[in-house]
Amino acid sequence: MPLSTNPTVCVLGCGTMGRAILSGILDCLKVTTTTTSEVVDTTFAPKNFIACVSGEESGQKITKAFSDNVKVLIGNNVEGVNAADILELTSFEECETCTKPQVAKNILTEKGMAEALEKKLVVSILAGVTISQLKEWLPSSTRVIRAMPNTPCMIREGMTVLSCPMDCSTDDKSFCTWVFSTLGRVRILDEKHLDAVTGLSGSGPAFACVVLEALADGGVMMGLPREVALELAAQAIQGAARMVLKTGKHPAEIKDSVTTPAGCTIAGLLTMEDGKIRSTLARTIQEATQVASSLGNVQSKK
Ligand SMILES: NC(=O)C1=CN([C@@H]2O[C@H](COP(=O)(O)OP(=O)(O)OC[C@H]3O[C@@H](n4cnc5c(N)ncnc54)[C@H](OP(=O)(O)O)[C@@H]3O)[C@@H](O)[C@H]2O)C=CC1
Ligand SMILES: O=C(O)[C@@H]1CCC=N1
Repeated sequence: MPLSTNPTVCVLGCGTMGRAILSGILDCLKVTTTTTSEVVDTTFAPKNFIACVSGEESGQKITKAFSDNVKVLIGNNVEGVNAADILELTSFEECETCTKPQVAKNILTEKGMAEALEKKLVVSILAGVTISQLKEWLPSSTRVIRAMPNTPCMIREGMTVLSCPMDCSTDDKSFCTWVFSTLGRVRILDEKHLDAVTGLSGSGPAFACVVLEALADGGVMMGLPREVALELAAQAIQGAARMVLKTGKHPAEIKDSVTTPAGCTIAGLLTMEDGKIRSTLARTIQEATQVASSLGNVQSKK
């Protein structure tokens, strides 16, 4: 079934990541209508947004962030799905009796949901939950695309990897590529890579912030005011990352260009190596990937 132009999107479980995605899309649409400096193709731009949550507090957060631009539904997922063309599946909060995917499964299999989901596109950002698991919980006419975005989508600096099964249409693919390109960079990869993607770019902003905080701590230790140290550390990391992305240079080449013989950088680098920073960071991704791969296990907690 072709995707409707300017569809209605329902974010099913609109917490941190749901709000990040909505912020990015709404910001992009605002930029498009108010400036001419950014040319954005709006063919696939959603027209209406619905956010579903389970509690009042979350509902208030969304209303505060988006006022009239997003319709908030509390404890009424079926109504949200009924009104939508596309579902952004983000609901995943841990509850007392269930593991996280169990919550998603419960939502997708609740009374009235199967009818509401007929012939719609579900975009799942659930870490560790596979396309085949989702298909088991959804009506056969519902299409599924898996996406792994990250929180910088909020400021349109995100990294999203999409995994599109064979049966998804060109329109579905184009829609998802459009949405996530407005929020940053997008790549399409085979689903077998999605756990590693989750451990690297999904969780990456948290790991990067630990490195950033530690660098700033070093500056504070040497007498810089905290605010200045944070700015310096963040801009140094951003600058280095942008050099890699813009020039395509290997990070080692950029590192070497900073490292004056007998200078201070090589002294710092050797200290980093003494602390096994490379294997620590690489093992961090290994561990996060392994945990991501187990997040889809649906089982009730005893
Ligand atoms: N945070 C991140 O950086 C990333 C997260 N993800 C994935 O995104 C998903 C969400 O993560 P995150 O946003 O951090 O989680 P949050 O806990 O911030 O958000 C979960 C949301 O789901 C809602 N929810 C819970 N139960 C229900 C229900 N029965 N019906 C409707 N809504 C419900 C919650 O509402 P309420 O509070 O009212 O219960 C909350 O708004 C996870 O699957 C995670 O793997 C993927 C990439 C990055
Ligand atoms: O921590 C998590 O499980 C999720 C997935 C990637 C980022 N946050």
